[in-house]
Amino acid sequence: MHNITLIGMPGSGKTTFGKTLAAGLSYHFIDTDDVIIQTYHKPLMELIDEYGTEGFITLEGKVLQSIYTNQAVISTGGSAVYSDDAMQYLKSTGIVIYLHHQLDVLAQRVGNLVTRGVVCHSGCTTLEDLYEERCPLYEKYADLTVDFTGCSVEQCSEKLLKTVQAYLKEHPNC
Ligand SMILES: Nc1ncnc2c1ncn2[C@@H]1O[C@H](COP(=O)(O)OP(=O)(O)O)[C@@H](O)[C@H]1O
Ligand SMILES: O=C(O)C1=C[C@@H](OP(=O)(O)O)[C@@H](O)[C@H](O)C1
Ligand SMILES: [Mg+2]
Repeated sequence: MHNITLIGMPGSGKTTFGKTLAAGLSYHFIDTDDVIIQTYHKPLMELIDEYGTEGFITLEGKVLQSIYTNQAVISTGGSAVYSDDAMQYLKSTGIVIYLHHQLDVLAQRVGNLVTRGVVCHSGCTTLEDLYEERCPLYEKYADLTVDFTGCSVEQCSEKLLKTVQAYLKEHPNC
């Protein structure tokens, strides 16, 4: 399989730039948050309330491992990296790209963690602590990191597409 999975903090642009990347490469596009919603017929916030943090992480991990596709850009939710099995599965289907942002930029975009429906494995309540907990996980699973520091929406989109095209040229089997 030749998929491209995007990981990163909430608000890093996985959904937005996943779509433009898929269009640029003529790949399919899948947003795993949408797959969860369609599977459970409920909004994410409702699922987080109902199942709790650990329950949601388990549920998300199962949904991620049920995705069977080829030549697709797969935009995950920010919490996907809490499921090692799911990340190993996604890595086995192609490459994993971490969309990296500075904390201060994300802070302007994310707002309140609870009302946005962000789950923290260790129970942290601030974006700073979440960033500290998550960054090592995103780095651990990434085959490639794209740094969006200082980029506008258009520049992010272009940088991601160019980086992936160069990577695929160098690694034609991916
Ligand atoms: N570089 C950027 N500059 C300005 N706004 C951005 C940038 N990247 C993303 N955004 C905006 O941030 C919001 C969150 O992006 P989204 O794709 O939903 O992120 P994710 O799926 O990673 O949570 C969107 O409204 C998007 O337009
Ligand atoms: O980081 C998180 O804990 C989450 C991020 C969300 O997706 P985005 O990263 O696309 O915002 C969504 O999966 C859910 O609300 C949990
Ligand atoms: Mg998203």
